Amino acid sequence: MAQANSSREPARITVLISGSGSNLQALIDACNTEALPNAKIARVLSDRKDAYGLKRAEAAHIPATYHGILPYKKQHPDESKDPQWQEARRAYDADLAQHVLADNPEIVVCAGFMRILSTAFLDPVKISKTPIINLHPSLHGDLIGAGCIKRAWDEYEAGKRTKTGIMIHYVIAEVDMGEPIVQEEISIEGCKTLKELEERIHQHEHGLIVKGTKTAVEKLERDGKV
Ligand SMILES: Nc1nc2c(c(=O)[nH]1)N[C@@H](CN(C=O)c1ccc(C(=O)N[C@@H](CCC(=O)O)C(=O)O)cc1)CN2
Ligand SMILES: NCC(=O)N[C@@H]1O[C@H](COP(=O)([O-])[O-])[C@@H](O)[C@H]1O
Repeated sequence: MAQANSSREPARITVLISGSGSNLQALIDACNTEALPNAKIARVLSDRKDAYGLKRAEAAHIPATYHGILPYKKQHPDESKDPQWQEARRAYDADLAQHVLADNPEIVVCAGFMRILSTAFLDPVKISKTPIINLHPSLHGDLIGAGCIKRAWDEYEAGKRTKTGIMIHYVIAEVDMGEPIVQEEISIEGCKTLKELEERIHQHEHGLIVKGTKTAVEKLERDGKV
């Protein structure tokens, strides 16, 4: 186990969110404890103005930024029939990358960030050699994309599975297919409702996101990048 390098400056973490931010809160609470030593959250960015995670950041005196997609869709009205809004998405992502890189973080953590990141974001961040990691409520290669907890529940109810899982993985262009950092299998058995499965998964996620972030920071230390 790599010893935390307490002589170094705290590793700066930028967190992307879209919702409640309970996983962000787990990271906030873990910073500068044995769970996540010598780390600080430089900024929280959300694509949704009403994300409660922005209030969690403000309460922790962490810079919080809302970066919404609507102005970019208004600049590309011709794409309104394209559900992917590709040009609007790319313009949004290019600006998101600039917002992130302005803080010069050592790592970016997607903690319930519900937008697919295009290469307009991934490429500039990769050039800056800043890893991006993501929390995903499925084991690697099992369920992909949004709504995985519901899909696991539906398959459980159909008798097609008894387990699911969660993982922290590196983010690449292919959604949810980046190299896993840490994973945890979770039994669905005993859950009577989807809500009970969601609650079980959330409880496990809060520990895994801290463990996965610490592991990724330790790799940066070993590679001499922090
Ligand atoms: N290029 C990548 N981008 C993102 C990844 C990734 O691995 N590669 N992980 C996601 C997080 N995520 C699953 O873990 C995920 C989030 C959202 C979606 C999605 O389909 N989003 C839709 C919009 C949905 C909505 O607005 O409710 C979209 O972007 O069109 C898929 C996977 C973070 N990004
Ligand atoms: N595909 C990505 C995805 O589904 N992410 C999920 O968003 C939630 C965020 O919760 P939070 O806002 O309370 O941290 C988490 O359950 C996470 O697994």
